[in-house]
Parts: sequence; structure tokens; C-alpha cells
Amino acid sequence: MNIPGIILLRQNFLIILVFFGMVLSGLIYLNNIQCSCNQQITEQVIIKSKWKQKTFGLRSSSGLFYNQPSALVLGRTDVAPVTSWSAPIIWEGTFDSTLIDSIYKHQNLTIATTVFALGKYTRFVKDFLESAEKYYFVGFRVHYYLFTDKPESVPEVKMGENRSLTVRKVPSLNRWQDISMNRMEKLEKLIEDELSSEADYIFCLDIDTKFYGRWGAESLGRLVGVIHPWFFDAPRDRFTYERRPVSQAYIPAEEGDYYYAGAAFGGSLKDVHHLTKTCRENLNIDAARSIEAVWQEESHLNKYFLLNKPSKLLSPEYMWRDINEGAAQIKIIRFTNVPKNYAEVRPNP
Ligand SMILES: CC(=O)N[C@H]1[C@@H](OP(=O)(O)OP(=O)(O)OC[C@H]2O[C@@H](n3ccc(=O)[nH]c3=O)[C@H](O)[C@@H]2O)O[C@H](CO)[C@H](O)[C@@H]1O
Ligand SMILES: [Mn+2]
Repeated sequence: MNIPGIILLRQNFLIILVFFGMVLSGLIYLNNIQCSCNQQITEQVIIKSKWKQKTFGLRSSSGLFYNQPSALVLGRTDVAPVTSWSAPIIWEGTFDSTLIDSIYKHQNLTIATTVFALGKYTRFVKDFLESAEKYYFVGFRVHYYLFTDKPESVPEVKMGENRSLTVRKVPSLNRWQDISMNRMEKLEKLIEDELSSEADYIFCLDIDTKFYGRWGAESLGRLVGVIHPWFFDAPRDRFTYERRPVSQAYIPAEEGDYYYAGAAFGGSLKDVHHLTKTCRENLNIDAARSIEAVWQEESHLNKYFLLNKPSKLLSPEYMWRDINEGAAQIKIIRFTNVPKNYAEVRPNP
């Protein structure tokens, strides 16, 4: 080969080399993009599966005897057993406790249950815990979390098998409204930091309360609200929703489904985490504008449930006015407020 021929060959060789170099770096670039995508997907999967979700379905045992459910006849005709968005409303006579317990026992559940007792409200702890041990999720694993500013005053209560109590010290607060509202933030943190790998469901309850009847697996659901005992038969324009548009809890007179109690709500960890986070954020926005909703976090909870419909509602049997009060529709009082002298027990009016 002559000299110009050799030069030509070398030039072609260089061009081919550069071409392959470009293809190779292109491939490396694409591969990197794919890797970082995979990484993002893995992270998403981890975030999603952070919540311990069991999806066993509603398994039942053979050989279990119970009354045949009817497609035609309602268990109750004097109350509504379902909402207009097809969520069940749990009333006595609408479920079979033996069947429900047997279904949920298969799932080996842990139910976290939170209460707050600050200041003089520590006096309610003993009756709450003792009555819960008798009636609340009997036969299931229950982990109570009690937040108090006086851990030393928490009484010794004998816990059943698979049942435990964790006491957390929290700072005292001067206003009952702040104590009540502050629960949302504390619950949000508890779920985030500790419960995700520990519990399957959570219920958040008032402490000035007592159980008098079964509260069991019929109450379990993704997002659970309790119909307030004073408003189950009232028209929505009479509900004590927050009516000032400046508040994040605002609900106009022509909107609203039910009036829900602030004293009891629950559901899956993921859903209750979202609920507490949203309410805490909205409480903070209101506070920054120097506005406090008429019924504090209960107002924000009602706004949340208007925009995020509960998947299950509990009738006022699950949060009644007082053990000595009745109503035609209340066939059993499961959980009720205990009477209190507001002026004496609260730190401020
Ligand atoms: C039946 C019902 O739905 N009750 C709600 C209602 O009034 P309540 O009269 O039930 O409110 P409350 O005085 O019981 O306060 C709510 C909770 O805050 C805690 N606490 C309060 C004061 C105190 O000094 N120490 C203390 O620990 C305690 O856990 C108590 O159960 O409105 C409140 C907010 O405005 C809450 O939404 C309550 O859940
Ligand atoms: Mn209360």
C-alpha cells in the first residue's frame, strides 16, 4: 500500500473508533438513567410498603355455625346501615360478632390504641383501662399508648394476655383546647416513628370515657369515623361545623354528611397518618392566622371526613353521651363519655 493509502486507512480507522466511542458512551448514559430510575422505583416501593398492610382477605373457617345472612331482610329497619357512598354504619343487630371475630382472628392483628391524660384527666385512666380490658377487642392483641404529663400518677392496671400499655411523658399545656388539638401532631409522630412496623390498625380515643359493651373487630376498616351522639338525628345546617370561611375547617351550611365525634376515630396506619398530618397542618394554618376552629380538632376532623369519606362509620353506640341517657335507636351502649364537672377538671374555661 502506498503512503496516501495508509493515511486514508488510518483516517477511516479513527472515524470508526470515534463512532464506536460515541455509541458506547451513549449506551453507558442510557444504562445510568435506567439505574437511577430503578433506584427511584425501589425507593417508591419502600415508601409504599413502609406501612404494615396485611391483605389476607376475609377468611372464614369451615364448620362454624351462625345465622344465615339475608340478601332481602335488614338486621335493623329503624336505622341506616349504610351511607350514600356505600360505607357500612355499624349498629347493634347489623353484624354477627362470632363470625366477625373468627374472620379477623385469622389476621393476627395488633390494634394500637391512643389516649391522652394531662392535668386532672389522669383520674379517668383507671376506669378507661379496666373497662377496655373487659370489652375492647377482647382476644386480640392491643397496645395502648398513654400520653401524660404525670406518668407517676398512672395506676397499675392488670392487663390481659397479649395486651400492653406504654406510657409517654409529654409537656403540660395551659389550655384544654391546646391539649385537645395537640393530639393530632403527637399521633402523627407516633405513627410515623413507631407504629408502622408494630400495629395494623389504630384507634384514637378520649380518656374521659368508659366501655360498657363490646367494641370489637366489626369496627375495623381503612378509615373509621364515629357519628357524634348529639347530632345523629340533626339536619346538616345545625351541625356545629366551623362556619367561618377564613378557617381551614370551614364547611358551608349546605354541605356535610354527618357530624363526627372528635373523641374517637381510627383505621389503618396509613390512613390515620394522613388524617392526623392533614389536620395538624390545617390547625397550624389557622393558628398562624390567629383563628381557632369552634370545636378545635373536632372541626378539622369533620372537614377531613367531608373530603375523605370514611370507609366505615360507627353508630353513636361507640361514643355515647352518658351511661344514664338513652335513645330509641341505641340498643347497647358500648363506649360512653363519663360525666365531668368541666369547671373543676379543665385547666381553663
Ligand atoms: C365526645 C366528643 O367528641 N368530645 C370532643 C369534644 O369535647 P370534650 O368535652 O369531650 O373534650 P375533653 O375535655 O374531653 O378534651 C378532649 C381530650 O383531651 C384530653 N385532655 C383535655 C383537657 C385536659 O385538661 N387534659 C386532657 O388530657 C383528654 O384526653 C380528653 O379526653 O371536643 C373536643 C375538642 O374541642 C374533642 O374533640 C373531644 O374529643
Ligand atoms: Mn371528652
